[in-house]
Amino acid sequence: MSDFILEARQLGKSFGGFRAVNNVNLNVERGTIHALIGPNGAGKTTVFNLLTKFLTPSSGQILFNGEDITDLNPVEIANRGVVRSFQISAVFPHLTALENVRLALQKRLGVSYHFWRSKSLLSELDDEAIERLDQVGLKRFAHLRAVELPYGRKRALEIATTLGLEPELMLLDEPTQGMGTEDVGQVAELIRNVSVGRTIVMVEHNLGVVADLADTITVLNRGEILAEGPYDVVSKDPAVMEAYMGIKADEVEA
Ligand SMILES: Nc1ncnc2c1ncn2[C@@H]1O[C@H](COP(=O)(O)OP(=O)(O)OP(=O)(O)O)[C@@H](O)[C@H]1O
Repeated sequence: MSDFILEARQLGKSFGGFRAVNNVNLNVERGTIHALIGPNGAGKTTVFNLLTKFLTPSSGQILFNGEDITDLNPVEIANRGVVRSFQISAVFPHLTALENVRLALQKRLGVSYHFWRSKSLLSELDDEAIERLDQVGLKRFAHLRAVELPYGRKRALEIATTLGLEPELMLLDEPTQGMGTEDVGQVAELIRNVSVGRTIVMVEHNLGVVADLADTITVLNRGEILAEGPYDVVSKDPAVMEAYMGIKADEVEA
């Protein structure tokens, strides 16, 4: 039996008369890193927003662990273990790294408005927060304010706050966007580390990162799936080359 943690069936989204996503069928295998790629305007962000329930599908169905989550909202799916990083986990610039992660943990435990109540609960949360920071290589920055962290480290902090929610499935929207080479390497390594024991779906433009990290790649073009498989397979697919570089299939063969 296959073990798909996330499935999209005949997913579609129209904006007015424009069909931005059409009949997308996705099967995300548990424990893998699954990347969504495609040229500009291919529909990646729209599919991502559908999967994370930031947009309502015009048609189709989304299943998480075999259960229909099509009608749930982002908070409801987060409670089930589907967490979108970067948007849902706002980082507060003037709080320290530790305070940011502690706040995320308080949200998970539903104690955000009672945090002054118990000193022992606070120190328990601190221990867990430090552990999360350690997981993303930020332990030594624990007492630095978020605003003082370099860009790549801020992303790491965002991931640490997401980890506080204990996601089974983590969705990352262009995790290396706008980064220099050094930060890209750091964040890629971080994603690999946090992928242990969970599933990751990410939209990513940097094909080097995708080649390095993704077990499966779905290539979208004009709102539809063009190709799917491991990097070695999709990168040699003539239709993918044509969509990315404008090279025609017969030219590729030639
Ligand atoms: N809210 C909207 N209203 C109208 N059209 C939209 C809307 N959102 C997206 N689109 C259109 O849907 C298509 C797919 O857009 P989408 O942002 O999903 O592509 P993408 O693959 O993420 O592109 P990029 O790599 O440039 O971010 C585009 O033609 C876009 O103009």
